[in-house]
Amino acid sequence: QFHMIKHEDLTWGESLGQGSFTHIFRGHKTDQRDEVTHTTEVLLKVLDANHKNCWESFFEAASLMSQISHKHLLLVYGISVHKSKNIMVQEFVKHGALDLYLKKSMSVSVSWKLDVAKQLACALNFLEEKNIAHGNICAKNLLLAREGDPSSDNSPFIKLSDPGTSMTLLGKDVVLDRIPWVAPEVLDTLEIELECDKWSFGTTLWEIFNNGEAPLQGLDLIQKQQFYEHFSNLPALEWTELADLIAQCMQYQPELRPSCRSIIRQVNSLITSDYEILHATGTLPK
Ligand SMILES: N#Cc1ccc(Nc2nc(N)cc(-n3cnc(CCO)c3)n2)cc1
Repeated sequence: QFHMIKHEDLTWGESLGQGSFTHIFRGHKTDQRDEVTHTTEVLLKVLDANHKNCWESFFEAASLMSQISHKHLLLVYGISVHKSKNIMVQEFVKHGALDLYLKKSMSVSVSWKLDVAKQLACALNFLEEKNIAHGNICAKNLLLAREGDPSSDNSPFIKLSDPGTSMTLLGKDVVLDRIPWVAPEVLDTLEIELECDKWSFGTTLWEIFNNGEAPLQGLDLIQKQQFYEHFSNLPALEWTELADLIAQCMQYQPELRPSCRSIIRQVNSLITSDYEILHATGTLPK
């Protein structure tokens, strides 16, 4: 179910950092189509050689993304296996991971953030309709394809990245470190269900409206585990309706979390609410 890409068709560029057990590089892929050579800029995601045993899960995560296509899901061109290197070849998304972008540019507007939230909710709704749980929703896994700028009033455009290697293989400490993105029930079951993505949506909303600041970042793994043991909640944002939506998503009982349809409806009403106008203009309509 995967397009296999020959290693010699890949050229490697600079390292762009790392994820869980992976390294990412800028690069290019060439392919011959009826005598014409096409060169495409790509993102090369390499599974660490010392985690070779995760290669099935690494590719499983990618194949999940390549079986379905949606405008807000990252495009995976294929995989390349060369000697001990397992490589996933992804479309190169122009502005990279959203968490870094938000930390860098503190000037994005409330409507910009709500637009991103709505796009993520649509991607989740699409996955829910296919009964596919992503399992790693977070700002780091939202890629910014288009910045959108206030002047020309064109809006941002995001793509949801692959979930990466399944947490169940990554070990307990990785799962604990993903608190508060990982739903509490996952710590017991290590199973990812659709409801888990709703919890993570709430955490990601919190991140977006805190300019990419990671929640609970100062806590160690024990303190993170206690955060769930004490049924704690993230600090509420001052915008009450937004804080309510986050709280609905981050309910400890999975069955009480809202459906994606409800999430989309609530994000839409935030978009049309006065707060949005007040925040954008500093005054309420007469
Ligand atoms: N400066 C800069 C810059 C860096 C990266 C990109 N592009 C891109 N394209 C992708 N397909 C995936 C990622 N990516 C980034 N971080 C992760 C790991 C967490 O998911 C994945 N970045 C564009 C500009």
